[in-house]
Amino acid sequence: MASRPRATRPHGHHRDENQPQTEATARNTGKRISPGRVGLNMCPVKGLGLRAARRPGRGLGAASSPRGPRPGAPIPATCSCTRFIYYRGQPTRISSKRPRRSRIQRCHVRAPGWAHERQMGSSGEEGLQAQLSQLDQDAELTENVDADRPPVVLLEGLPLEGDKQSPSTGQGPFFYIGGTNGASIISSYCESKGWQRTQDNRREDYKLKWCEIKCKESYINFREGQQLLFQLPNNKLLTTKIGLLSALREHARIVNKSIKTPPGTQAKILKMDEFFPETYRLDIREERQVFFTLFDETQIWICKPTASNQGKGIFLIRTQEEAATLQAKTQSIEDDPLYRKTPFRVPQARVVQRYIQNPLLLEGKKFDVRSYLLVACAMPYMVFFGHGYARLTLSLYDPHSSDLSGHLTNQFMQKKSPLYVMLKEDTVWSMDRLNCYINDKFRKTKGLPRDWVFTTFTKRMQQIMAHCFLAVKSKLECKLGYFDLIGCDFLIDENFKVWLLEMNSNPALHTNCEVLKEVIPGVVMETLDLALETFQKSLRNQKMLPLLSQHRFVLLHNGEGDLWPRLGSSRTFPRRPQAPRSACEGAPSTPPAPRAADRPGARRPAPLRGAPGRPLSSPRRPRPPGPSSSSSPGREPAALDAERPQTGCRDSAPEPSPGPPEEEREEEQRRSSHRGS
Ligand SMILES: Nc1ncnc2c1ncn2[C@@H]1O[C@H](COP(=O)(O)OP(=O)(O)OP(=O)(O)O)[C@@H](O)[C@H]1O
Ligand SMILES: [Mg+2]
Ligand SMILES: [Mg+2]
Repeated sequence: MASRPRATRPHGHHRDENQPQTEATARNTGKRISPGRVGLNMCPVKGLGLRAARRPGRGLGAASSPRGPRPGAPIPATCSCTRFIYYRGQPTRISSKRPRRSRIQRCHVRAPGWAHERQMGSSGEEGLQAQLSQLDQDAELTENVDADRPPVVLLEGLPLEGDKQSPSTGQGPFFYIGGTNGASIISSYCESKGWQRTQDNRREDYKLKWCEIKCKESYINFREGQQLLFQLPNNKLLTTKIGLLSALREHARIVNKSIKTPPGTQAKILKMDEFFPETYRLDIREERQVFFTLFDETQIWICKPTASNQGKGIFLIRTQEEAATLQAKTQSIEDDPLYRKTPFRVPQARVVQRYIQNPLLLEGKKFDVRSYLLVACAMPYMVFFGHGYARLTLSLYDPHSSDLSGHLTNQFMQKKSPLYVMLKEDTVWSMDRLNCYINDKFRKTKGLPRDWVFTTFTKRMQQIMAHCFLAVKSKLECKLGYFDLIGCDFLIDENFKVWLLEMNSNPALHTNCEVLKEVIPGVVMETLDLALETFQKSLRNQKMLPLLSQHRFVLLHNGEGDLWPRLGSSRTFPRRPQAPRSACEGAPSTPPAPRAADRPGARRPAPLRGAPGRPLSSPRRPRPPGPSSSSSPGREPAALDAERPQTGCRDSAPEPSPGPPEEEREEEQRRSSHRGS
């Protein structure tokens, strides 16, 4: 439920957008820093395995036997917290090649039957990458499903845990792809594992289903612990404009209520108005009145439908006249008896958002940055950040222009231009190119740290994503086998302040530009790798870390510590019994200072140390409920997430759902279904 608008604004935004971003910056080492070198990472806290009691009831097969890690295997941290780590070391660029594996892989517990453990990072995969880059870009391939092909007897082809090959055909495992977004990459990935594509959406014995559009049946028939299903069923909490706005407001409300910052100290919690442009819902009468009252012609606003994408339905509001027209239209929709009788026909709810008029420009053009929030596993949550790319407009930015294509950086908007075919390579920049450009043009004049993109900016995006995830964490429907890749759009203003514009379900996975060919296949394959590896580990009650398949993604949240025995329902995230918060959970923590010793790159295995008095090889045991469960002596307050105070709310009394209101009906979801934005 959205907080009621006050006489002022629903959330106190800084009007002054000219504040330079005052993020902590990495030390200027003179070295190039790469994607993933700055990370929110897991805290090195005593492992607290809890999964034994919360396994799904079906398909557990081998998982039901109590298995501990191999003696001598490292015990990773398992508290559900995050922290900022500054990495230094060799760059790990986004490229089509996987970095070489580190030695840690060799001592990792292997689970037989899991293709990715052998194949990830292998030359086979590099071959696949090369093959993918040959694939036609936007046009997704029709699948090479060869029904008569004998089952491939490879390690890669072995069924997932608890799965049997189809008794009727002796084939499988099967995967289903709904829609075309990224289909060729997903399909190649699965086929490289010996899986077979099915075109039958109703088939229930699939192993992996990746659909653009969420369909109820998929979730009703989903076999938890046996299947992988792309998209969290209620990801709209993050991926609609109203959903995200409501979630952030609600989170802010709860945090404000529960966190008492001692006078004189600075709260470490992100404030919504520091990263999210001031926004109002037009579907709530009081709220739109606030907006229309405060509107004046000194500021531009952008009006967006809640659940659309690709810039559809977006327009700018600059004049009193335009505001009045919008006001009248919104009111008439509400008053229209036709809509009262047929509410499903009501046009999509909208928001108005303060338009960032002073964006940072690249060669005079506006741009935004697409990054990824990966929920590789929902039980426990394993959430990652991934770099994407920058999207530029074709034309030079002119704040006064009425041509939307200079204001909206979406590829979809740019594609409308006849110049697009010729200039499309200019509309997508790699993060490396962005970093070089900013180093060259702004480092000195703006006093930025070297590699601002891979240090301050990356850290800020991670912080914001972690914040958003925590805002909805307790409300997301999670089952073992759900996974999701969410596209997050960030805008940088000329003061290097970072704004989150929105989050997208089903992000575009097209590869119609060279940079996209470099970035997208890697993102999709690592998404699948991580989903498979975390799924398997969860099923087998193994520690999550180290993750063999983690290369470019950076761990934002490790939910192993969140899990408390799944007694009964598997529909929602299990909540721990209400218990006094431990000292380490009770207060916001300071992000730790940069640690030079931290390894570079996304892959960062947990420290090889056990909790005091606990051998490294000891199997993980469920913790007993009660206060002590969250205050084990081995925990390190310093390792807590800066966003952690939310945990105080997680277990608290019922919270109003931040989800979109009833206005956001399934109908809207369907209307807004898309090929990825
Ligand atoms: N508050 C804002 N200030 C300045 N520019 C904005 C703002 N909000 C959106 N934009 C511009 O408009 C574009 C489209 O907005 P947004 O991403 O919110 O809509 P969308 O229809 O969901 O697009 P998509 O899902 O394809 O990214 C953004 O990529 C950005 O260039
Ligand atoms: Mg969008
Ligand atoms: Mg967008």
